[in-house]
Amino acid sequence: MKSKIGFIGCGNMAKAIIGGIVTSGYTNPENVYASNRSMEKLIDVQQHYEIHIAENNKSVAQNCDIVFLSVTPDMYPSVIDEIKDDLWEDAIVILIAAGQTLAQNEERFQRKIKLVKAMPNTPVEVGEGMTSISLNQFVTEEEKEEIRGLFSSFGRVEIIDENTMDIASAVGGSSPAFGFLYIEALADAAVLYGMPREKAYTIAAQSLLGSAKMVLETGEHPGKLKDDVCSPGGTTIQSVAALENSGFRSAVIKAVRANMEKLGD
Ligand SMILES: NC(=O)C1=CN([C@@H]2O[C@H](COP(=O)(O)OP(=O)(O)OC[C@H]3O[C@@H](n4cnc5c(N)ncnc54)[C@H](OP(=O)(O)O)[C@@H]3O)[C@@H](O)[C@H]2O)C=CC1
Ligand SMILES: O=C(O)[C@@H]1CCC=N1
Repeated sequence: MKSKIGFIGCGNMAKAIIGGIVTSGYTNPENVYASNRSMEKLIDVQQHYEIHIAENNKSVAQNCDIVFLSVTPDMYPSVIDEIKDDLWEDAIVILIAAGQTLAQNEERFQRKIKLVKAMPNTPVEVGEGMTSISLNQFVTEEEKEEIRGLFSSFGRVEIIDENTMDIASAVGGSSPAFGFLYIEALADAAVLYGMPREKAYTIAAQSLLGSAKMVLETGEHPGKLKDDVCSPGGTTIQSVAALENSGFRSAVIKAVRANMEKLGD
């Protein structure tokens, strides 16, 4: 059983995962180490979750048997070069950067390294995350279950074919931003009609949360669930017609296409 969990790069996504594993009780904060280019974010995370601030990136590699590379994709080559000789023989490295592949990074380590490609999202911080994972051939069955357990402690996990990882990044990793935009837009409309903004956020967010839960728990087609809200001659179908007229569905597909194009750069 691997026990020390490290984060190299402690920005938004690392903070969310640290929040997820500590709040869920998956691990004690004393088993979590993080390093970052600047100190400010480390101090903030330590104040929130009482984890260890590591002296530098090498120190995370030396102390941990699960190491998250939570820097931006462009930093992967230099960070891997910096830590590759410090990692434990049996360490598992988790690549969370969008667009980074297992094969590309196996090459950078220049040895048989256990790698997991993971695409989480920020809702892991509140126990409602979605993480898609693929593992390389050096990760054992037992370790695979351990990694699944780690990500399950703060949300749902899907093991997917690595060749669908980019679309999982768009639809799972980026999509919370689309959801927040939608909630903000609904709240703007509510404010336009005189509702206090805070009340509008609650009503809009809980309605979206409930809708998502219905899709996951009833197994019904989303189109059927939408139809059930549209009373004949009622108000909802007027809104649905207006959304379709504004190209809502097509706007979402375009957003995902833009994401995929960026990943293909
Ligand atoms: N945000 C999200 O929702 C998701 C992000 N990801 C992935 O997570 C990764 C991080 O993204 P995100 O958290 O949004 O980005 P952030 O910019 O918030 O975090 C990246 C962190 O890495 C630090 N950093 C940069 N270079 C180094 C280095 N050489 N050594 C140590 N630390 C360094 C930065 O420090 P400083 O700012 O102090 O310079 C920063 O705090 C990306 O690869 C992204 O693709 C994946 C899924 C979802
Ligand atoms: O914006 C990004 O590049 C990352 C990947 C998925 C979510 N955030």
